[in-house]
Amino acid sequence: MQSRTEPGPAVGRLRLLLGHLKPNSTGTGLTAVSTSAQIYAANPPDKFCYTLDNDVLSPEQRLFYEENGFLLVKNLVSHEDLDRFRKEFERLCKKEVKVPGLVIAKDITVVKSEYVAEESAVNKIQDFMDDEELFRYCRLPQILKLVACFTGPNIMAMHTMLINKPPDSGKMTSRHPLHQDLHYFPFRPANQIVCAWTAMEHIDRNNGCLVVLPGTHKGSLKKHAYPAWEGGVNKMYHGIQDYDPSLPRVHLVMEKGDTVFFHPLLVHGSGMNRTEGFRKAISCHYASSDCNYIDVGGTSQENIASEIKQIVEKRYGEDVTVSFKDVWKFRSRLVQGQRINL
Ligand SMILES: CCCCCCCCCCCCCC(=O)SCCNC(=O)CCNC(=O)[C@H](O)C(C)(C)COP(=O)(O)OP(=O)(O)OC[C@H]1O[C@@H](n2cnc3c(N)ncnc32)[C@H](O)[C@@H]1OP(=O)(O)O
Ligand SMILES: Nc1ncnc2c1ncn2[C@@H]1O[C@H](COP(=O)(O)OP(=O)(O)OP(=O)(O)O)[C@@H](O)[C@H]1O
Ligand SMILES: O=C(O)CCC(=O)C(=O)O
Ligand SMILES: [Fe+2]
Ligand SMILES: [Mg+2]
Repeated sequence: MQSRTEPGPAVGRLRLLLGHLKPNSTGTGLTAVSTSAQIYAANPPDKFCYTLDNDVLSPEQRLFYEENGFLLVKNLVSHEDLDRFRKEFERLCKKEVKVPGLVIAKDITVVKSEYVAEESAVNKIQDFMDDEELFRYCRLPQILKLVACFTGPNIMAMHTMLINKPPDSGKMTSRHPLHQDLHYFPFRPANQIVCAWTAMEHIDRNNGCLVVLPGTHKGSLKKHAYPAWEGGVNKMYHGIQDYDPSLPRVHLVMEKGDTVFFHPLLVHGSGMNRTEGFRKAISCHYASSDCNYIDVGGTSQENIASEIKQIVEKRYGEDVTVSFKDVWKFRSRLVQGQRINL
């Protein structure tokens, strides 16, 4: 009987399962090399609680997500689409197009320094739900087909980002501390939320790949705060304060178009960018529209809720009172099925 909480066996299975998978010829996913019966026999699942019953995911993929809290699918987004997203990103940086609601965030080191040329100042673009070109990413049918395995058929795009991790200034501010995305989200249940994150180029440890702690999606939401980094930390880059440093970390090396789907409780972060280039990835957090908003008052999420409230007040004026929930209502957009609660 396998423990559901011990990271050791989960990582062991990760290697085992990766050994069973190879990109398929159509390039749209993973193909099982050994039979699912063999894998089930070796790893009997207690009960599926992180994935839904359908025949989109192979049994291997399903088991992998259940155990590890993420699933990497090779070559899911075409280079053509990614090149178009990159072009649109450049146009936004050059201010050739302006999109209401869209946030162009800069790296903390850049904010504190002299003038820096437009695109190289940009750390990420957030909230591109009203940019029809970038939002095509959130609607890609091959992504939605997989997202529905976690959320079910009624799907909202809740949070959108194009991350342009800059070459590190030497202060290590290009790192993203280990965190759980659920810390930012006032809606539940967590199992009906999933992030899709697509590499827009080759990403490895040199330019700061995603780092995940397999199996941590089975734990609870941890307390987050700013890490005590000497060189400074980007706004809202909260991290888990007391994570167990002995937990095994997996560095996700990805090629252009590879996409990782991950659970909002999965502990993850990304390393510093040691190259001269800007490491690009595009992502969307999806949730079932059946999810419900929760009141985060009195919980560990209070700190991020009040920080976001302050940012909104600063941007729109102090007389504008919006709740944490309203911020999310306003930024989210339906991509499939019916809008129910969110
Ligand atoms: C409607 C909005 C709602 C947002 C909801 C978000 C939900 C998030 C959910 C995430 C879930 C997923 C999980 C995740 O994604 S985790 C990481 C999430 N973090 C972000 O996505 C950060 C996104 N950035 C922004 O929102 C903006 O760029 C901010 C708010 C940072 C600035 O805004 P704006 O660009 O308009 O800037 P401004 O020129 O008017 O300057 C204003 C002040 O801010 C200072 N400053 C600027 N840059 C930085 C920096 N990098 N570090 C520190 N401080 C910074 C600047 O010095 C100035 O301060 P002062 O000189 O006045 O003292
Ligand atoms: N003190 C810390 N507090 C919170 N998160 C941290 C801390 N130190 C590192 N991290 C984060 O932990 C993750 C894993 O770090 P790790 O050192 O394993 O890899 P890396 O920094 O991505 O790669 P490399 O060490 O090859 O540069 C990264 O997301 C990093 O930002
Ligand atoms: O692209 C990255 O570096 C990870 C970003 C991330 O995890 C986040 O913004 O929540
Ligand atoms: Fe994240
Ligand atoms: Mg490191």
